Amino acid sequence: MQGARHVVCAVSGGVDSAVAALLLRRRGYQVTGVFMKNWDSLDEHGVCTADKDCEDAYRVCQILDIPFHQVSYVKEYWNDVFSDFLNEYEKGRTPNPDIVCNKHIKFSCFFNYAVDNLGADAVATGHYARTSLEDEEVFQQKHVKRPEGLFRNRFEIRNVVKLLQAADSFKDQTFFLSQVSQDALRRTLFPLGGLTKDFVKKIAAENRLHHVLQKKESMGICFVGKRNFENFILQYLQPRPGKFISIEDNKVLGTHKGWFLYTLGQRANIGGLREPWYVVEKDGVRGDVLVFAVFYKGGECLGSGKILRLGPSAYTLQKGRSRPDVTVEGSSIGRGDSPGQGPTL
Ligand SMILES: Nc1ncnc2c1ncn2[C@@H]1O[C@H](COP(=O)(O)OP(=O)(O)OP(=O)(O)O)[C@@H](O)[C@H]1O
Repeated sequence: MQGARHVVCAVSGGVDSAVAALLLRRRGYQVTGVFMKNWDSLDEHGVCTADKDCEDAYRVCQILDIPFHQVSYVKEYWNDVFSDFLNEYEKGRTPNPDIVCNKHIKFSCFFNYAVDNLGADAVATGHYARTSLEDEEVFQQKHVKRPEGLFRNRFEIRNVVKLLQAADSFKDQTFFLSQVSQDALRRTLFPLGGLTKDFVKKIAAENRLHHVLQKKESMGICFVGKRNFENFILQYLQPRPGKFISIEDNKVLGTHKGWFLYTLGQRANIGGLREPWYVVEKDGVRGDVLVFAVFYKGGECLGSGKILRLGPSAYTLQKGRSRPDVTVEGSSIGRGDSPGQGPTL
């Protein structure tokens, strides 16, 4: 008889991954929990909660009666995610580090550790997302030989795993998973993909997971946490004060601490001004800024890319002037507020 399927679940100390691990156990799988330490709390004046999160993750595993492991990817996170994030910011781009973290840390370092060191048949996370594979199909994938070299083999081309949006559209996290490799995606389970957050909380409450229910939901970029983003980034990059200038009449509307803090299309809060103003150009590095380009076809997330240039702003269009359409380069992503109707800077 075949032994129980071994699923290694990334357990963060939050409610989502706790319930994901619980549901995997209920499906009869052998489950192992792994906590990743990605950010060194000693660097951050005690604000980072990694150690508390690790304790919470350990307690989850105790309650579920599953083995617990802790791994540190602080070095990898610094080199592959944070350094890249700062470099991109210096160039005037505004990448999303959580997308890069999923690609390089969770679905590369953690994935390889789970498969190679812990002998996982599949990995799982508490992300709200789905794939086109049933559990049993995921377990079959372990016999697939990775293609060597640049070219994908016939199996890969014919068996593309689709990344699909979660049933709970408010919680959908496919945006952040848009650069996960096919290799990792085909061996991943997302137990929460079909559930709503409210239902997940209810399951946690019914299963003695109160300690994770009491925690505040993680919002925004993981290493920034609840801190002010501008203050955080200015600890690492030199401020470069400048002016906000209206595109309409070149009037100076206010000042800022660095053009790299703004994303093209983002609403800029200018002290003393009530109307919404949106960033259409940044001086310093011309254009070349990343914002919201993740591609969807219906409920399927196709991937993501850098936006190198924006199309014409509403103001430019009204003036009959035109600029090039959006130019996108495949691979990474940005962050910021979405542009709406209103004056532009
Ligand atoms: N430090 C960590 N260690 C292990 N797994 C993690 C860690 N951080 C995130 N994860 C995994 O990635 C998933 C998504 O994390 P994210 O922080 O984006 O969402 P979340 O909704 O706050 O999840 P959770 O409630 O489980 O913390 C988590 O559910 C978990 O599986």
